Amino acid sequence: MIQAVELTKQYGGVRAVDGVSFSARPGRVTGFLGLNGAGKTTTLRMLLGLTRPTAGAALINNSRFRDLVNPPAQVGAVLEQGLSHPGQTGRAHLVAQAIAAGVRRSRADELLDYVGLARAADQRSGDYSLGMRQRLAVATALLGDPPVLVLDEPANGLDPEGIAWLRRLLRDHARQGGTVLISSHLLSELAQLIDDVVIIAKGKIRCAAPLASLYGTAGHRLRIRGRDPRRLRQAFESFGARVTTDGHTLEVVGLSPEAAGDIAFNAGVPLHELTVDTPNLEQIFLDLAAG
Ligand SMILES: Nc1ncnc2c1ncn2[C@@H]1O[C@H](COP(=O)(O)OP(=O)(O)OP(=O)(O)O)[C@@H](O)[C@H]1O
Repeated sequence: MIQAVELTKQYGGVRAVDGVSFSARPGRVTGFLGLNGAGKTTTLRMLLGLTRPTAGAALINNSRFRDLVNPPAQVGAVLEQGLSHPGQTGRAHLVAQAIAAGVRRSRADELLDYVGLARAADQRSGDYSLGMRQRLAVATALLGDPPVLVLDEPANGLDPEGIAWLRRLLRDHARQGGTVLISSHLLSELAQLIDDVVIIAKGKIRCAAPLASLYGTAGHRLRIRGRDPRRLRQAFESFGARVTTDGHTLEVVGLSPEAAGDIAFNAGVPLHELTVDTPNLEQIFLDLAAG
C-alpha cells in the first residue's frame, strides 16, 4: 500500500509538488501520469526517502520510508537513472546488491533468469542495451521480494517485446497481491496495464480514479450519416444532443446509439451509418494533464 498525504516539495521559488494526496492499493497496478516537469519523479523520490518533503507525508505500508523495517523486503524501485556500475557485470552488481540488502546470494541468479538476463549475466552492465539495463534494474528492485514496487518511466528504452514482458511481470505481481505504482508521460503506454490512474499536472493531482471511469468522463460520441442531414440535426438537437457536422456526417454527443436510431426513425430519415466512437484515451489524458 502506498499513500501520499498532502505531499509538498518546494525548490526555491518552484513548488514542484503541491499538496498531493493519492493512494496505490494492493492487488492493483496504478499509473502515475503527467507531462514532463509535472512532478512525478519528485513525488516518487519522496515516497522512496530520497527527497525530503517540505510538508505532508509519503507512506509505504503505513510507514515513512526512513521508519521501514528492512526496506528491501517492503519496497523495490526502478528509477530513471541507472544504479549499476558500468564496469561491473550484471551478476556482480546483483550479488553486491543482494549482500547489501541482506538477501541470499543465490537470489541473484534466480532473478537474472527471471528477467531474461541469464545469458548476459557475465557481461559488463556498461555494455548492456538500455532495455537490458532496465531489466537489471527490475531484478534489483525484486531482490528482497517486496510487495510494493515503484517504477519511474520503466518503459523508456524497452522494445515492444520488453514492454510486453514488463507488463506481464507487473500484472503477475499485482495478481499475487502486490502494489505497483508506475509513472509515465504517455497514457497509451500504460492503458493495457493499469487498473487505476493518478494524473498530476503542475504539481497538483487532477484525477485519481479507476482507469475505466476515465473513459466515462468523455461520454461517447456517435458518427451518423443519413439521407437528410439537416432534418436529422434538428431532430437530435430537439432532444438536447450536441451536434457538429461538415454538412454530411453528424458528430453527436449526448445520445445513446439506441436513442439516436429511434429519433431518426421517428423523424422519417433513413440512416446510412451509425457508429460509436470510442473516446481517445490519450486526448482525455492530455486535457487533464494540461490542467
Ligand atoms: N532538485 C531540484 N531542484 C530544483 N527544481 C527541481 C529539482 N527537481 C525537480 N525540480 C523541478 O520540479 C518540477 C517537477 O520536476 P519532476 O522531475 O518531478 O517532474 P516529472 O513529472 O518527473 O518530469 P519528467 O517526466 O520530465 O521527469 C520541475 O519544474 C523541475 O524543474
